[in-house]
Amino acid sequence: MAFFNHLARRSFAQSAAMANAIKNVTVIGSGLMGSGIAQVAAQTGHNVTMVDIDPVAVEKAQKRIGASIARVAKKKFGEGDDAAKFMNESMSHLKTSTDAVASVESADLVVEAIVENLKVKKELFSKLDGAAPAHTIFASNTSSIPIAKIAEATSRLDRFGGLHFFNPVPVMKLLEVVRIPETSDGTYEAMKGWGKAMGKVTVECKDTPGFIVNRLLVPYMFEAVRLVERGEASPRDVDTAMKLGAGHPMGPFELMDYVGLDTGKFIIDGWHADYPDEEIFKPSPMLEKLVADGKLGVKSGEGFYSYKK
Ligand SMILES: CCCCCCCC(=O)CC(=O)SCCNC(=O)CCNC(=O)[C@H](O)C(C)(C)COP(=O)(O)OP(=O)(O)OC[C@H]1O[C@@H](n2cnc3c(N)ncnc32)[C@H](O)[C@@H]1OP(=O)(O)O
Ligand SMILES: NC(=O)C1=CN([C@@H]2O[C@H](COP(=O)(O)OP(=O)(O)OC[C@H]3O[C@@H](n4cnc5c(N)ncnc54)[C@H](O)[C@@H]3O)[C@@H](O)[C@H]2O)C=CC1
Repeated sequence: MAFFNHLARRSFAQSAAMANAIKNVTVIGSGLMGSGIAQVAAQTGHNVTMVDIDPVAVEKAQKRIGASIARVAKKKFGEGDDAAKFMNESMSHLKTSTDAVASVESADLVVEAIVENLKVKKELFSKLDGAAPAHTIFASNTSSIPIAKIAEATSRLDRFGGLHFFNPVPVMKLLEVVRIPETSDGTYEAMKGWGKAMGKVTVECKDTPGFIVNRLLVPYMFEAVRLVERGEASPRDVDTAMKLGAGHPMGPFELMDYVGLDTGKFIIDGWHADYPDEEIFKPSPMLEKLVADGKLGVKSGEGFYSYKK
């Protein structure tokens, strides 16, 4: 038994040491998730550069982070000096940029949280592979795309993995840590250790569609839409039913609006293309129409529900 305790201690020490080596974090994508990941990394003392292709998105992200850090500070310290110190300290760790290549020059870890599109993700990682130091770990926050398919755009498969956070990142405790066959043990330990340094509870999962949560959640959400498409209930009643009947904090329609209907569409389109005979991966005409009409949920002011003030 002592031998196994020794191994466990060694592995924990190894992951802690590897995670300690992760100080400089570059987050590419400053949308719903990238801004949340950058915020938590800054709050936990990492030097963070948050990058976006769109300068307006960077500005919006800074506002979102400011508001969110204020909620976290209030929750941790109430009002007063300690809250202000926490906010200032966190923000002092955060830089922004629109130059992805320059932003990875001294990165220990790059976390990608850009649009859920394999081609765009591969183009980005291929570009960064030549610019980042040899030791830099690359990770994707993808909801649904196989990590192996993204990683093949680079020459650092042993330093590549998945770090799947949950929305809103400052609140949701879970982090799914995914390895591909080539991910080295050191990289995997470093990613898990960093997740813990970020205050998250990590779970391990194979590189399968949707990892754990989304493999269960996305089919559930699309079944909810199909139930409404069949005229069996309204979105509001489905949400009420799942909150009061299953104890969910949000019903499926509220949650789809919260996470973004465009992301939902990207996910189901990808899975339908890969698994055309899988009934539960079939796209939804109702969701297609909403996205085509630019109704993406909270982030566009309207989705299944309207959020216009
Ligand atoms: C079609 C398929 C699409 C699939 C897309 C893929 C998605 C993925 O890949 C993976 C995912 O993320 S799946 C989504 C996972 N997230 C959830 O399920 C969220 C469910 N909702 C909740 O937990 C609460 O409604 C929630 C926490 C959001 C809000 O809580 P409440 O309803 O109680 O409202 P509040 O009172 O405002 O908040 C409760 C406490 O949390 C703090 N808080 C909330 N939002 C925050 C934020 N953004 N930043 C910082 N703090 C925040 C808030 O401070 C409050 O704390 P107290 O002040 O102590 O009450
Ligand atoms: N929305 C959610 O609840 C969750 C989403 N995810 C995943 O996280 C990723 C991002 O999702 P969201 O934050 O919701 O999307 P979003 O649409 O809010 O943000 C995406 C950001 O990426 C930027 N971007 C696009 N192409 C870029 C490029 N080539 N270089 C730099 N920036 C670029 C866009 O300007 C935008 O600001 C996706 O892969 C998604 O599947 C993971 C967990 C939860």
